[in-house]
Amino acid sequence: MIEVKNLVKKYGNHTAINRLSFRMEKGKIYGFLGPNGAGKSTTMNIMTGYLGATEGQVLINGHDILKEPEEAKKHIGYLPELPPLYMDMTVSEYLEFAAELKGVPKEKRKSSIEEVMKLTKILEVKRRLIKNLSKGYRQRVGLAQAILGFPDIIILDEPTVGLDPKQIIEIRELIRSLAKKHTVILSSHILAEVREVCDYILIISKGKLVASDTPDNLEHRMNSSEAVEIETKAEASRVREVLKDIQDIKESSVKKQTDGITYARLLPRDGKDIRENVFLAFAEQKVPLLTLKTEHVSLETVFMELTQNENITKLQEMEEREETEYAGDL
Ligand SMILES: Nc1ncnc2c1ncn2[C@@H]1O[C@H](COP(=O)(O)OP(=O)(O)OP(=O)(O)O)[C@@H](O)[C@H]1O
Repeated sequence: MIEVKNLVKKYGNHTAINRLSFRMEKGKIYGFLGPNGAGKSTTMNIMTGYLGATEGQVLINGHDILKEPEEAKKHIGYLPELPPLYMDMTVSEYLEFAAELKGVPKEKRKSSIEEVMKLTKILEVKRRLIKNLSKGYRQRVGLAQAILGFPDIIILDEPTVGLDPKQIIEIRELIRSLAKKHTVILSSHILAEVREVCDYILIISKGKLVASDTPDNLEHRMNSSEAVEIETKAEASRVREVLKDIQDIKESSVKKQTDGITYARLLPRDGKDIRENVFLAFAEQKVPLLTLKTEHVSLETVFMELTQNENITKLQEMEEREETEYAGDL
């Protein structure tokens, strides 16, 4: 189990990590998500003992990474964003060296190295010099090094960067298979990857934890204040008239779609379900409702909502203003 308590990291005057706290349980895949510069690599480097924190504590299976680094590091395999590979070694030599450093017992080294090479599909390049390998193969050698000795906790910083789509699928499958026995933590910019692979997501923005939940719950949380979208066979002014009398609509935007068809997006008050009222109001006024659906909030939207900066917000607002004619509060 990993416990991160009140972690702070300052680079000069710049606070890269700002009072970050979380726990990670055994046997799950955790995704670390955040925009560029959010503090993912810094956090991972502190968790693995590569970097000291300004304040706070990291406990790996109860061992403080700063006070008992040897004991704590025994439980961790780490693939940093830039794997520290020795370019003039062959793949076998490098893994041999890594196994020795990690204290894998001598009699088990050969079989352990064979096993990780098989898992990461690098057996065919084992006699090649690392400097002559493609980026994708180098990444897999880094991954082989991280899982060597099969530590309880495997931490992977952007594990699929530089891989081709086929290799990405293979590495994701490997990550999933590792989670049967190990806790896996991975950072990624790729939402689809995190969505697909991880049981739990931690979203960080500007060094702070802004959300931590399962992918489904994150989407569900946003969906609880679901907007309703409708298409009607009426002019915009007529649609606004009908909407005026419907209770629990906090805000609406109405837009002419094509001749005689109007689209509207309705935001309910206090997360209320307004679909029935909307349907009945339009039926009563004999205004045909062509579609009525709740807008599904994707993980992408959740991510943007939680991490967006002012520029993005402004850009979206501008785009919306161009497209939409607001009816304002009803
Ligand atoms: N050695 C350093 N000296 C000064 N500032 C640093 C240093 N390393 C990181 N930073 C700053 O700390 C913040 C967090 O950086 P970090 O690399 O942890 O983010 P990240 O989420 O991993 O980003 P990316 O996805 O781009 O790798 C950034 O603002 C970055 O510029």
